[in-house]
Amino acid sequence: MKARCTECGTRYSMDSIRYECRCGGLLELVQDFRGVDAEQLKREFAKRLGERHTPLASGVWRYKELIAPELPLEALVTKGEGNTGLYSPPAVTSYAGCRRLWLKALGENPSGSFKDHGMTAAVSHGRFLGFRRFACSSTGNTSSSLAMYAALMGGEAHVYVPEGTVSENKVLQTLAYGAVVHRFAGTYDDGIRFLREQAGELGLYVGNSVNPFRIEGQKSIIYETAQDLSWQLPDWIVLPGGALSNVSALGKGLRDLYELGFIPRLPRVAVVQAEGASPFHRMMEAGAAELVPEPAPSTRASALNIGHPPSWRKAALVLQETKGVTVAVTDEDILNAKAVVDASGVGCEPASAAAVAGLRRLVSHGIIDREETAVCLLTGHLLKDTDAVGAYHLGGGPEALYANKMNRVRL
Ligand SMILES: Cc1ncc(COP(=O)(O)O)c(C=O)c1O
Ligand SMILES: N[C@@H](CCOP(=O)(O)O)C(=O)O
Repeated sequence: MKARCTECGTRYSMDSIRYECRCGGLLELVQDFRGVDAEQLKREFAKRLGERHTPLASGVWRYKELIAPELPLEALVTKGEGNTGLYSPPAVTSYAGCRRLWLKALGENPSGSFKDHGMTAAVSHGRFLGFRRFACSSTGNTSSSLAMYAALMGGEAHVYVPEGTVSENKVLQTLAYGAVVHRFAGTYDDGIRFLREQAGELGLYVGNSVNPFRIEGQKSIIYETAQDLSWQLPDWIVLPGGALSNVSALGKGLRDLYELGFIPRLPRVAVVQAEGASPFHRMMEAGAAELVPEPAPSTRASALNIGHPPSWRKAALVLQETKGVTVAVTDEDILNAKAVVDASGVGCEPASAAAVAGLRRLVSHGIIDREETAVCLLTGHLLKDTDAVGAYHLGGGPEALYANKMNRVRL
């Protein structure tokens, strides 16, 4: 397996794990699709949809040839991730305001978030290299996912979680899977800096999205969405942005699908940030060449509480290639959109609802036309943050659509 620096182009053989180039740029894996018979692969992907209890039945490993062709099947640490629903509830479509909307419910993954798509790839690769100790910095979902896969292979997880700002549900889930949770004063960004400096010395395999194998696994989100839609993607893909791993993976996956001829054109991509943690949106809006980190990010969508997204350069390239846009939404917008998504029966955590809030704003500002179509990536499950649900429905939340609907009755 080979990797290339996304900034200076230096190539590395990936016989051992490496997260960044000597120049400091992030790496991406180089896939060689020469000799791939795309039509034959498409038939194979369709066939695997009907399989059960084999690694290739996973919504990630179904696409193994495009993700990690060299990894032996026995190395895979998988829990049948992916294979999540794609829904079109009319109430959310009319709230967002575009002609047709699909919600990709990534919260249906085994640990409850989209992270499983990338983490199965990272932990499998770590195991293949002989690692037993895994680590991450996390706002809660990466840690739950890493802890789950590390436990599944009989390894250890060491997770670094900011004190006080992460959903307690996620911390408990991570602990329950047997991880050692290191809490610290600071943000996700401080944890990433610590691991960049110390992971090698401590013999830890890092499962964060600075790891190019994480990104390769996460590409399967767009492969699966495209296959769900018979390889006809809508005009827009709208997703929340924090560390910007998901938009980077989305862009790489779209390039693959286009290069292989699976899709005839690239959809446009919209990245939605929470106003209190929106350094990438501010950079794009200003047309600046460099990202200015936000030293004290703050949003109720705690998964997005990131001030220095490691993948911002990869993300900027994806927006350039897809004629994409960014937008920032308030916490109130996010919680209102979440109430609509929850009441539609699909449900999601606050960070995911940012995608729907962002789509609504982009439609109302005429940036997305009402006649256009979109997929919103709903990245995490409703039960990932029950404090947010309680605050909204039982008082203390913003005044809005479905608030305080609970009755107390005497039977
Ligand atoms: C539920 C959820 N949604 C969205 C995001 C943002 O994704 P990314 O960090 O890949 O931009 C995260 C994590 O950052 C998350 O946990
Ligand atoms: N929301 C994420 C933060 C970003 O993590 P990374 O895995 O992309 O490095 C989390 O759940 O920790």
